[in-house]
Amino acid sequence: MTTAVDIRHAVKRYGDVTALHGVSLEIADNAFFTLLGPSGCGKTTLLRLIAGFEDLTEGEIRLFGKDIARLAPNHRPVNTVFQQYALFPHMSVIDNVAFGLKMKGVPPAERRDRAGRMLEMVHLSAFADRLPAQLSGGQQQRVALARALAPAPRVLLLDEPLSALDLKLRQAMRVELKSLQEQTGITFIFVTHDQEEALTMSDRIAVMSAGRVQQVGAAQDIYEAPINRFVADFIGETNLLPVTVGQIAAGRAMAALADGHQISCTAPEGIRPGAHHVSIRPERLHLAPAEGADLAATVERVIYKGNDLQLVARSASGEELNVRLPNSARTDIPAPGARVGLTIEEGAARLLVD
Ligand SMILES: Nc1ncnc2c1ncn2[C@@H]1O[C@H](COP(=O)(O)OP(=O)(O)OP(=O)(O)O)[C@@H](O)[C@H]1O
Repeated sequence: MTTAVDIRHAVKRYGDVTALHGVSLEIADNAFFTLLGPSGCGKTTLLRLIAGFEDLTEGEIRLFGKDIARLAPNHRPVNTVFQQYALFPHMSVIDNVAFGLKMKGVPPAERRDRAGRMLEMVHLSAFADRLPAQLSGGQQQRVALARALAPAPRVLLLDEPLSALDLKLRQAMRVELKSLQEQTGITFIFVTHDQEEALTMSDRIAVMSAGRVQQVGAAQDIYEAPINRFVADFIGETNLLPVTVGQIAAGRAMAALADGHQISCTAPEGIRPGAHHVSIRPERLHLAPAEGADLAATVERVIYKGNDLQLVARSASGEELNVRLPNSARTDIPAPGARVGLTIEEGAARLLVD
């Protein structure tokens, strides 16, 4: 497997502000890789360092094995798509797409040919002669993509490119982006704070917080096996409950909830007995007769969400518990005030380090 981008202990300081505290990441060639994290965690800074718009304070970035510190942005085999598409307003769509090729000195006939093929790829051939203002937001973003792909960069950096679009369009564009990456074989590095976007498109995701990488893995790894409390809370929805852990053996532990119930949990390496949090996803809690259930709670409200329902309950010790129920169960839902039992699916309770 070839490594496209190798980031080694990247530190970036802006005066007193440290935006990145020693980030190391290996991004494989031909992958859809996502940098995911809340606002201010350093995602854009990392992208700008790869593009060459900023200089590293410490560390090293290699592109296909070559240190790029001394390489000007226009000499890196990299292109960027921004949130604001920044198309040239007085140029036709096809001229916008061909622009990067012109800068590279590609002859006119080949330029038009390649730009035409790029427009075909983003399904906009019929719009080649329009001006950007005559296109919808989604179409403009597809032109920006075609323009960034036309010079055949080896790495495409995408900085929240879908955030200006409405929800339906964003969902459609996710599928299109993923398919564009697969068709071209170009390494995509995609920045977003939207976890659903990251989960649907990425081969691998780096979850970032406060200038550090918290976890790197496939969507399923970070959703099913979050490494710490931040990742469990940031990715999807979860119940985070305080527990006291006693014995730990062979990756499993018994933990006492505040109401005295004992539950069996998976335990990450290195965790010690004491006070911790356990994460249980709402879809892995199930209603059960109160007798013999893992948890006891009182129903507070049921929220109808279309394809499923969210049941909000409270444990005897005051913890809120969220349970996801399939829409098909809607005729059978206990009413607010009802006492219910909840069982935890095997392996669904995960102890977390802070
Ligand atoms: N030019 C700058 N000067 C000073 N501080 C900066 C500069 N650029 C970024 N920062 C700071 O570095 C940190 C990381 O910023 P960055 O833009 O990389 O975050 P982000 O995760 O991309 O956030 P967002 O999703 O809001 O764009 C923030 O605390 C930010 O205020």
